[in-house]
Amino acid sequence: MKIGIGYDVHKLVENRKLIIGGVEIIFEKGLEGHSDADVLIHAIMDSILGAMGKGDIGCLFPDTDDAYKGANSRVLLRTVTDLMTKSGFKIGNVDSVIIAQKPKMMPHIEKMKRNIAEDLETDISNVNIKATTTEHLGFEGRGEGIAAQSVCLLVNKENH
Ligand SMILES: Nc1ccn([C@@H]2O[C@H](COP(=O)(O)O)[C@@H](O)[C@H]2O)c(=O)n1
Ligand SMILES: C[C@@]1(CO)OP(=O)(O)OP(=O)(O)OC[C@H]1O
Repeated sequence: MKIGIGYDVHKLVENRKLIIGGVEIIFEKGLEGHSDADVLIHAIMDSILGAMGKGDIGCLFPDTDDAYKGANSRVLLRTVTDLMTKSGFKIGNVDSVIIAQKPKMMPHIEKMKRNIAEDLETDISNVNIKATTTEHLGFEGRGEGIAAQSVCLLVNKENH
């Protein structure tokens, strides 16, 4: 078994789509980034790479590489899943939290879980996503950005 953590932050700006967990959320601002800036999927990928001892998404998908400009983070997640599978692991479980003052994530959480479970090739019961405000404190509370954290447990594929 291996455990990993991931953390990511993206800035909220005008004229960008807000995509979190592969769901487009209608909101006045979106997250800035080289890819689609899906902060939740980025944190989850980092937790999986961390568990495998394989660095982070900046190493795997450099933001200096035009191949990833505007990239759909779900496609990147599937690449991380392939790497995990080839390394002999499968998901035990993933737990994560989105830290955002606005907008409300709860209406979108089930769809996010479905997307992520599908990309991780695991049952939806192995994926948990939570959301919290920071009671208006800090950059998330001021609406300047959104953060996400993830922990994951990887288990050896032959174990049931
Ligand atoms: N962006 C968010 C933040 C929170 N939620 C949900 O609201 C509940 C209360 O949040 P607090 O920060 O006041 O504890 C929380 O448990 C989430 O279910 C949300 O949907 N979107
Ligand atoms: C995903 C990558 C690559 O497009 O770009 P961003 O969308 O800027 O995201 P970040 O969280 O900074 O992580 C790594 C990057 O290399």
